[in-house]
Amino acid sequence: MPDLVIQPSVRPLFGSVPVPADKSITHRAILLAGIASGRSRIRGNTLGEDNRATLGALRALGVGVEEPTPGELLIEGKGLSGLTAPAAPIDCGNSGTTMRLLAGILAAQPFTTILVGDASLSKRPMERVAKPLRLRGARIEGRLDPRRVGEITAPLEIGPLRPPHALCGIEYDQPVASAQVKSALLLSGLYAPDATYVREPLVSRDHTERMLSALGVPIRTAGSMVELDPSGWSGEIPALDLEVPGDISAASFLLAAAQLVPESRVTVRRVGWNPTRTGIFEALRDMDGVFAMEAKGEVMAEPIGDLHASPATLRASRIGGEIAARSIDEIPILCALAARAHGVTEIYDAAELRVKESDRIAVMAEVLRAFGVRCEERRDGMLIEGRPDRPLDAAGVSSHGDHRIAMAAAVLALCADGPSRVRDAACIATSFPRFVGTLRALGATIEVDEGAP
Ligand SMILES: O=C(O)C1=C[C@@H](OP(=O)(O)O)[C@@H](O)[C@H](O)C1
Ligand SMILES: C=C(OP(=O)(O)O)C(=O)O
Repeated sequence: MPDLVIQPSVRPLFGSVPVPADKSITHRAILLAGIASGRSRIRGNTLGEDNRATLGALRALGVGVEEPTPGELLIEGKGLSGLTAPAAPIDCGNSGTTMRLLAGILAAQPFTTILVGDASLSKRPMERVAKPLRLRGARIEGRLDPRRVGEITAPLEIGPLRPPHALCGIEYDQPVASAQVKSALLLSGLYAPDATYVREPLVSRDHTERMLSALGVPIRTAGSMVELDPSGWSGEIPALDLEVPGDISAASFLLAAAQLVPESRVTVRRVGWNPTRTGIFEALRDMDGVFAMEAKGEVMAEPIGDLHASPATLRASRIGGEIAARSIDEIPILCALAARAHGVTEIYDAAELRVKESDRIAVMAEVLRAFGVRCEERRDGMLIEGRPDRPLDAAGVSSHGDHRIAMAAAVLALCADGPSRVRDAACIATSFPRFVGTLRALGATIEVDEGAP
């Protein structure tokens, strides 16, 4: 597992760079292309390993996938009912989105599929998706979680749904805001003759709704309520032709680095800024962050544009509620920004972070302390005492195999008083394979130490 060795920044970060294709949109585009009718074309910058796990799953289900040029996927859709039984368990790697969204499609298949994942994914809660799918008639079983009563984890065994049975309609109130659960229900709803209604406590990312609607599936949203009513629908998803916007979650690390390194000027090109993902912008604005948005139109109902960022004198903020829900994957990098802001930042309503690729509250607290930042863990968040007036302490930290922690730590390291080390950094390829190259192109000095055991 390589380490990153990061030098404190001695010169501004400067330049205009792309980021990988939005991971959430790409998962959905790949899955829908697999059950569409005809050949889909999906273009987007550098696929991370999570998206590759979804591609691998489709191949295992009999879908033809080609990658004629880097950044271009051709997917031969099999239609809603054309998937075939996989020969072996499907490995979802580190990707929660792959496992949970796929569960929605597999719940309706006439064959059994087993979904497995890596050590981290095998600990993540799956009852949240299994329960509503069972309520609509699916067969889905997992391993009882010894740490949590009533919880299951992967491996998941899903199906078969034996004809003439079909999934039934459902009206479901999600206990937690989760786009993965909502999307699994909507995807399974494509196979149910009756309507699917889902309500969430707060609106989570709505890429599935936007994409389904753009593909002619009858779907309506009102606040945090979504309805998919297939009566009158052709039952066919047309092939997609889509250029996936850049990933706002990946862009956030660059946006943050530009806030922290004096005299920087960074542009991130063609970033998707769907309003259900822009909590990072609002949080950063509230911290007096400096950035501008240059709109460039829409792709498949997703707004995009260029982001221009420069250094800021940051002040502490309170990040919770709806903003936390709309920036859930950005909380680690917001913690890093809070470490350089004047005052005490409070993160709350973010208990979900405890069940991501790592316990992101505990692990981020460990990372902040290693850099000499005082913080206090809360059940659903953290208090962080900013230390903006002198460099952070150079540190050696572990990513705990979590890509977002590794990248947040690398950004903190730019503000340290000597070289810092981020151990176990291979995980960055989960979402941002060219992270190191991108930061180097902007002027940062980072080495990859492959020699680490
Ligand atoms: O639907 C998606 O693409 C995602 C939803 C979020 O997870 P939850 O649904 O668990 O909130 C997010 O953290 C994850 O990175 C991607
Ligand atoms: C939580 C994440 O992804 P997933 O749930 O798909 O593993 C993430 O990318 O931060």
